[in-house]
Amino acid sequence: MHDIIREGHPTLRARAEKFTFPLSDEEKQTAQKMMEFLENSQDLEIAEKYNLRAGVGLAAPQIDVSKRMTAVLVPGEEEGQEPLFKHILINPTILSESVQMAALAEGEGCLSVDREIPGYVPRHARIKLRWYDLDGNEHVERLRDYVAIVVQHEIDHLNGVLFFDHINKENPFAATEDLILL
Ligand SMILES: CNC(=O)c1cccc(C)c1Nc1nc(N2CCN(c3ccccc3Cl)CC2)nc(N2CSC[C@H]2C(=O)NC)n1
Ligand code: NI
Repeated sequence: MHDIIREGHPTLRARAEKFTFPLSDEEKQTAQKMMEFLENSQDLEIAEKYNLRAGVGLAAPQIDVSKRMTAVLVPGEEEGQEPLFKHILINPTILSESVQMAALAEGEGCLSVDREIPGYVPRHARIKLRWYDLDGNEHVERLRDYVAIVVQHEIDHLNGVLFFDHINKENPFAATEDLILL
């Protein structure tokens, strides 16, 4: 697994290239390694052993692969439950988005940003997402709340956008009364 690149590396600010199908075996392998990384990062023993920071999303540009692919693994609420969302998203596109905005009440973290940047990151509370899986099958799903926030954070990475770009410079915790805090 390639190392995760950090803030300051130009690839994090580049627009990633679309994939063409069929994907090469190497491209499929990279995708599977990204998902494996998320699984390991969420396993407290493995994460501690390999000093991994936990994440629920990882985009290919974060391992210096400037291609439009992200792995998302949002675990279920309770231990042993099925994940809320576990997909490798190839060429993801947001088809529509709610006017209603939402933000994580505790702010956002990113595996490529080694510092805490406080503040609300306003995102669309609901999105209609289209993506392709490793075999080129098209998927369309409506997402909301935490899963929608994570997917928007990861798609930002494909466009060279980092979470703190969205934080209000004057007042990081500025919130319109209709901003849903999650
Ligand atoms: C500055 N305050 C904060 O970071 C912050 C602070 C408090 C709460 C939240 C909720 C915050 N915010 C935040 N917490 C997360 N995790 C919570 C812990 N979890 C996790 C940890 C251990 C095992 C398994 C798991 Cl699952 C991993 C994921 N993840 C993201 N993001 C932003 S969208 C992409 C996603 C990401 O994967 N980042 C690396 N934000
Ligand atoms: Ni990130």
